[in-house]
Amino acid sequence: MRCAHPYLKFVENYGAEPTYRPLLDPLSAPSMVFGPGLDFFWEKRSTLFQNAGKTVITLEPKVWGSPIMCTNSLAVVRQITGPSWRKPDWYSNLVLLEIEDSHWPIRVVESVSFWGHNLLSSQLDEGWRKHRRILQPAFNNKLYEDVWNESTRLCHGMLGVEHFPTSPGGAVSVSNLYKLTARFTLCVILACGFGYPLAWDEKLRTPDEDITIDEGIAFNSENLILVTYAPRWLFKLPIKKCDLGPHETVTNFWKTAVHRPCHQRYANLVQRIIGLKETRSCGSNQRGEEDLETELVKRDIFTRLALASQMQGKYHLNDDELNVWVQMFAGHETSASALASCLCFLAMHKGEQDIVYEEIQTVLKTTTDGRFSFEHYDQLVKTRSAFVEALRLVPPANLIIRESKDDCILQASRRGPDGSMEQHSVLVPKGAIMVVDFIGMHYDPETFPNPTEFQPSRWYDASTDEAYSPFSTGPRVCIGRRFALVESVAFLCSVLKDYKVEPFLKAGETADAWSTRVLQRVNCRLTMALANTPLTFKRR
Ligand code: HEM
Repeated sequence: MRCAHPYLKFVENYGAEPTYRPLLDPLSAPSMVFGPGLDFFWEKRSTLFQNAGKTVITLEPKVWGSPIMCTNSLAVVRQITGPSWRKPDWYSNLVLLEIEDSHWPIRVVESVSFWGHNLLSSQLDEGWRKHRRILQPAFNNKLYEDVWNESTRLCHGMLGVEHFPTSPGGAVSVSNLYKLTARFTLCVILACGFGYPLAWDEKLRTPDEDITIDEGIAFNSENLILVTYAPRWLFKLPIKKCDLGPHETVTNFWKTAVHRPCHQRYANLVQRIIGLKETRSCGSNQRGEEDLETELVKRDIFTRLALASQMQGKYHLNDDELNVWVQMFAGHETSASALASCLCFLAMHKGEQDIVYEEIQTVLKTTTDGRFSFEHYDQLVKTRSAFVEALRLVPPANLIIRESKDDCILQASRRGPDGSMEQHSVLVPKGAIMVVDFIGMHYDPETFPNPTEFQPSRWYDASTDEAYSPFSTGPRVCIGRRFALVESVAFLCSVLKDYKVEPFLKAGETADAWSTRVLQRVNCRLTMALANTPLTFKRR
């Protein structure tokens, strides 16, 4: 029975020892509900790989769950993001939001796809190329310029609506900065990705809907893994984490709280944009591939999706593939988390904040009207480096998961008898699950000396985007990485040019105790964020 699992068969065949034996498989439902769940990788960030002295390790749970392999090596990531590996179906299902009667232990049997197929969920050799081909051209300099302009407009709105002081010495304290950064990044993607600009305090909902898009997305992030994986009866037990409110069944909850307002809203938007396009352009609603090649090359993400749904041929998207949720989700929560943690790190490290401020002032002096524009983005190296360093320390996409399609051999490293790292081959059986632990990767002292230190200067000379491992690598590297960098640098400039950021202390708390509190707890769901981001903004 035990030998049915490919990894255990592998252990039997090759005599491999498990590197680590946790009680529960961190990816299993019991671990998600009762802990540590995905926090496991955060809690073990400085020890898991260091103690093992290897870049590929195996976890064999003692009590519950399946054995898994984990890596903290970018070189291994390059090997497993190619065609010989796939996203496991259950992992893709999370991104598809497929739920029906999930059962214990955790596999979706019959399912309904709420979100539809999309770039994130598709397999490299099944539909991915089409999705990427449709979306990639939308990520161009015109989009990034829009992102910059929209970001500065929104920051201006935020500073006014949230009562940031206008007189020197005035201060405002924010108990959870993440709420503001999440609103910011959501509004940027809505405007630049979907052509739907909102004012900072404008709510997106239709008259018959009792939940806003912000609330729908927040619910989605907080509960997605639990709701997808856990059996329904669990939600009837008096467990705080499983208390989703007075909804009869979890599926009903999704239908009423998330599916209807948000998905329906986007469905309406699709219709609207298709309608607009029909009246604006040549009048035919049958599009060809050449439209995607030429006419709309510079249009936004959403228009390209809508266009692809109208046309025939290999780039056609059917209704099930006209997915917009995932763009919203992938496009805002990650950057929001990194921005909030970046400002926390700058509050902890006043010297680094001064360096960023000086750079902002220096670049500002080169402008003719005292205002930043997208053309200044490339000069703001130190500001961007502070953001990337925060991404390293608290990577919002904290893990990705792959399954081997065949038996294969990976090239990895391990500590040799003289203490230095040496190459070795790792045999991987067909069907093995490999978790890429980005947290473990970013706390590896071989790659990042003094890994727990916030040192933006590590990135000053990074000449290519490839250096930014938080966005993954290989063909499935994050399509939105420049989008995220541009909006974040624009946010940091807009805020830090006029405000100092400081710890928002509890009564009697020291700055050191504040730092410990902030770094102690993360929220690990589909993405990871610091759980506490209390900050004070002081007008310069
Ligand atoms: C700091 C912000 C961000 C981080 C850390 C991040 C990280 C990542 C990572 C690690 C992946 C690879 C996932 C996998 O292979 O399973 C990914 C993929 C993706 N990201 Fe991002 N991302 C960020 C921002 C964005 C933004 C702003 C957008 C959209 C505007 C976006 C859209 C996507 C999409 C659609 C994919 C799937 C790409 C593919 O499979 O071809 N991301 N992201």
